[in-house]
Amino acid sequence: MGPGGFYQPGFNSGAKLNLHMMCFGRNWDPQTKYAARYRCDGYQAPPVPEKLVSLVKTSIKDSQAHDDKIPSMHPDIYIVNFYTTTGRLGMHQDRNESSNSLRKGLPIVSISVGDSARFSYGHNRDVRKANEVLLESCDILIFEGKSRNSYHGVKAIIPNSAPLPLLQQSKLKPGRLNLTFRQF
Ligand SMILES: O=C(O)CCC(=O)C(=O)O
Ligand SMILES: [Fe+2]
Repeated sequence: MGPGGFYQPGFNSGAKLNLHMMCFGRNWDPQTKYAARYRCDGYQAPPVPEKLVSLVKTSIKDSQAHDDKIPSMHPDIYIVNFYTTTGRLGMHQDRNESSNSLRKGLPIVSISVGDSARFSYGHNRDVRKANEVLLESCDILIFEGKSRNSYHGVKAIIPNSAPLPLLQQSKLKPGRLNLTFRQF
């Protein structure tokens, strides 16, 4: 939580999101979307690490082996969310990327690390009508084509569900990291 690191983003109403976030490549924030070059605390987003760009491109290639309609993309935005065991994220669409990226349905690649999450997704904001899938550590989820516009959110984090070797080999605090890669 040092300078330029994770912070708790907020809405115009003053309410805060129930997670901490940091961005690489380009800053995104619920209030300024992608318009502000600098964060509210004055920091710019560091570049997207090259190793992660390769990882994302490989995961898209792997998925294209199963479905050749999945478009390729170059991740120039990388958003990291950290949820404590009481963290959550309301139902929303990811629609702030460029109209070109949205029109082409360029994939968003989402990687989960740490505790598992009850992830909801559906055709509208109503979480009661949503489907649910458990996202476990190392799961990779790709939103593309029609699913690129789906409503989704994190209903709950399952405490103490992270793999033990991960906790032993990292300084990960109880909770979940979610990494999303997008092309603006
Ligand atoms: O944490 C997740 O799995 C979802 C994150 C998300 O929807 C977002 O960052 O836009
Ligand atoms: Fe999202």
